[in-house]
Amino acid sequence: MLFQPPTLDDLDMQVIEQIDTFRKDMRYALREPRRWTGQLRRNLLAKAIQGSNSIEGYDVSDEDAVAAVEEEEPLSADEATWAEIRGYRTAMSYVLQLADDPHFELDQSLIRSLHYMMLAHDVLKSPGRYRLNSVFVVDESRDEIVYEGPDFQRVPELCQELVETIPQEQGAPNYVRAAMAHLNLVMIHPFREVNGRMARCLQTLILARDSIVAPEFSSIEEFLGKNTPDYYSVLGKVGQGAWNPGNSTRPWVKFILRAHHMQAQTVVGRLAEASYMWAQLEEIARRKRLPERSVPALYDCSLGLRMRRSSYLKLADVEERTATRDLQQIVDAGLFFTQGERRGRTYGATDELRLVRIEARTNKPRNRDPYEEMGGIRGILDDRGYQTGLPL
Ligand SMILES: Nc1ncnc2c1ncn2[C@@H]1O[C@H](COP(=O)(O)OP(=O)(O)OP(=O)(O)O)[C@@H](O)[C@H]1O
Repeated sequence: MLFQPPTLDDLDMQVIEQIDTFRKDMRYALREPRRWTGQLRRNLLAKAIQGSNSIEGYDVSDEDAVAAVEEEEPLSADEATWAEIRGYRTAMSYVLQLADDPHFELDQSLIRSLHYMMLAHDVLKSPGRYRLNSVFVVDESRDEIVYEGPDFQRVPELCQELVETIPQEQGAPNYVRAAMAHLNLVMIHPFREVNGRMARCLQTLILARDSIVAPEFSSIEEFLGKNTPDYYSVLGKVGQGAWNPGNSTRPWVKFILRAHHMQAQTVVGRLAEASYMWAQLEEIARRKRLPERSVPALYDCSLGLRMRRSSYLKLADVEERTATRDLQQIVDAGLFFTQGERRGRTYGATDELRLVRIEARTNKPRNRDPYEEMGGIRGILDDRGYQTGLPL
C-alpha cells in the first residue's frame, strides 16, 4: 500500500478553485504571443531548476540558472554544482517534451531514465539504478537522521504500484495527484541519492501532463526552494521518520495546495510586471534612440541579470559587430555598466534602468496565504482547523 490522498475539505476545495482562477488569468495574459513571453517562460524554468537544486545545497546565481536553460556556460558556478544543474536541466527539458507527447507512458523505466539524466555525470552514485541498501535522509541543518526509507528489496514493487496508481487517480484534482506522486516517491526513496529532486521533477511532470498552462507556469519548485524548512517539516510530520503509508496525508496536501496558490500569485504578478516593464522599456529605447532589438536585453538586465555579449547576440538576433555597437550604445545611454574585460566582460543595469523594475513592483500586493484563517503553515503543521469527522 502507498500513502493515500486525503478527503478534501471545503477550504481545500475553495483553494483549488482559486488556483484554477489564477491559471485562467495566466492563460488570458498569455493568449496573445507577446515578445516577453519567451523570456518569462525561460526565467520561470530557471527559477524552478534553481529552487529544486538549492534544497540540496546546489546554489547558483540567477544568471547561471538562466545560462543552464539557454545551454550556455556558467558565469560563476563551480564545476561540481554545474554538473548537478545541467543534469537537472536535461531531465526538465525532457519533462517539457513529454508534456503533450501523444505516446506518453508513465512507467518505471521513465522514472529511472529521469534519474539517469540527473546523475549521469557521476556513475559511482548509480544513476538510473535503484538502491541496494538502506537509505536515510539527514537534515543537515540539525545534523540529524529524519527519515529511513523502506527495505530496498521492496523498492521495485512499490515503484510499480506508484506508476500504476497515478493514472487511476484521474478523478482527483491534478494538484493532488501530483502531490501524492511527489510524496510517495520521496517516501519510497528508491535511489541512493537525488530522491528529492526526482520527486519534485515527477510532480512537475504530472502537472505538465494535465495542466491548463505550460509547465513553467505551474511548477512549485521555486516555492519549495524558498520554503525548505516548512517542506522538510511537513514531510517529517507525515512520514514520522519511516515508511508509514497509513499516516494521514492531509497536512502534506494542504501544504502543496498552499504552495500552488502562493506560487500562482507570484506568477500572475510576474506576468503583469513583465507587461508593464516591457512597455516602459520600449518607450525608453525610443527616447534614447536605441534599436528596438535591444529591449529584450534591457528587460533581462533590469531584472538584475548580468548579460554577456553572447547572450545579447541571441536575444537581439544580430551579428558580432552589431552586438558590440548596440551594447556600446546602451552603455553610452547610461543604462548599462560594464564589468571585466574582453571575453569576460559582462553588462549590468545602472540605477536608471533598475528603476523600471522598482516602479513595476511599487504597488505589488503581498502574496496571500489561503490557509491564513486556520493559522497558515503553523495551522497546517499543528493539524489545526480541520473539519471533524472526515476520513483520513
Ligand atoms: N522527514 C523527511 N521524511 C521524508 N522525506 C524527507 C524528509 N525530509 C526531507 N525529505 C525529502 O528528502 C529529500 C532529500 O533526500 P536526501 O537527503 O536523501 O537527498 P537525496 O535523496 O540525495 O536528494 P537530492 O538529490 O534531492 O539531494 C528532500 O529534498 C525531501 O524531498
